[in-house]
Amino acid sequence: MRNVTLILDDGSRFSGKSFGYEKPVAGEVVFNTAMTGYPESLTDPSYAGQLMTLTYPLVGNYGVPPFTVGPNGLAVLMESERIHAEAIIVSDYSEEYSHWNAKESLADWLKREQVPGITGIDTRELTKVLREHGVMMGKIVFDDDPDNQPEARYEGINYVDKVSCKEVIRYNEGADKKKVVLVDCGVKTNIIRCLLKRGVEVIRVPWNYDFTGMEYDGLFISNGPGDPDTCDEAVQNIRKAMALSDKPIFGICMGNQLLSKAGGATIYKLKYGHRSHNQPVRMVGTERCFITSQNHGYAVDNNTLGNDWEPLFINMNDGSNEGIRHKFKPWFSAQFHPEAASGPTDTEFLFDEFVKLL
Ligand SMILES: NC(=O)CC[C@H](N)C(=O)O
Repeated sequence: MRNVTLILDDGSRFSGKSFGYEKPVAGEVVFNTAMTGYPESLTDPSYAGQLMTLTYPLVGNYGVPPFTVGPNGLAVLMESERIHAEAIIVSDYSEEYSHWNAKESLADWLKREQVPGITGIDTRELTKVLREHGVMMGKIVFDDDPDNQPEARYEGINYVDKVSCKEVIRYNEGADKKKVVLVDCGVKTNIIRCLLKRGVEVIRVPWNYDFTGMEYDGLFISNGPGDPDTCDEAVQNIRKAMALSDKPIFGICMGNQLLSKAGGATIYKLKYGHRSHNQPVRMVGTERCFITSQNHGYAVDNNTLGNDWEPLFINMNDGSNEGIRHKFKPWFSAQFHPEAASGPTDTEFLFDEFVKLL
């Protein structure tokens, strides 16, 4: 195993060994405290441009499931067609794996997809550094080679454009079906599965596609990577749709941020984001708390929501916004992931609420 060094922007260095593809990379270093779900997280397009640190120490022990495609041409077990994270950083990579549904090892998968993996890093110490300082850019360097050190930028890059579909794709077409336009900012497959399971037709459109002239019953805005301030074209289309009709709107994660922006709110960057399977959120106006799966680095500023909007969920750890709703119209969104995959499914009822409104 080759020696690798993770060098953070503040100069901190962490030494480990390579177990994935051998290629120097750079990106925003983020941490996820979930205990399981590396196949889903790695294929979540929202991780584009990021080096994913896992705090749970043992990784790889259940291998990787096969990549199979279902009846709608959608990945059955993964969240997209490929790995989107730039690299994975773990404490103790397990060479042996065992699971009834495992097809290959995490190392083989990473090598095939040309994504670096490093092991032997004290990921809890690394996480403490990130929590103190805030997320930082970092690079993974092989054999400490000073001539082969990539530079990276994350802020201001439109990653959504890199991962969104390039043309309109229709799923479950039918004249008698309710039609949902899905603005694809880097949609996780389980969001599409959750919609299809409820019998609707899904019309997946590129992130900046002007869908407002299409025939549809409801609008869905997906999750996606990077800075929501780079997605102004999507915000303009959502605004146009809101001005044209009162059709239901539901957004998830980036979708919450873009809907909020369309409603006039502003977004800020969290110090180190929320990435885990146990983020508690309270539904505003109730004492109901839900445990949610999350992956985001930006948040909606509650104080900038216009008069017609109100927070729908609030994070119980730090008080940040976890969703919004319009006071009079059927428009709402969640900053967390009701589709889970992976993570708790407590809030999947939000899909039922949306489909009921159509
Ligand atoms: N999962 C997402 O949609 C993330 C949204 C946005 N890229 C953020 O980091 O906050």
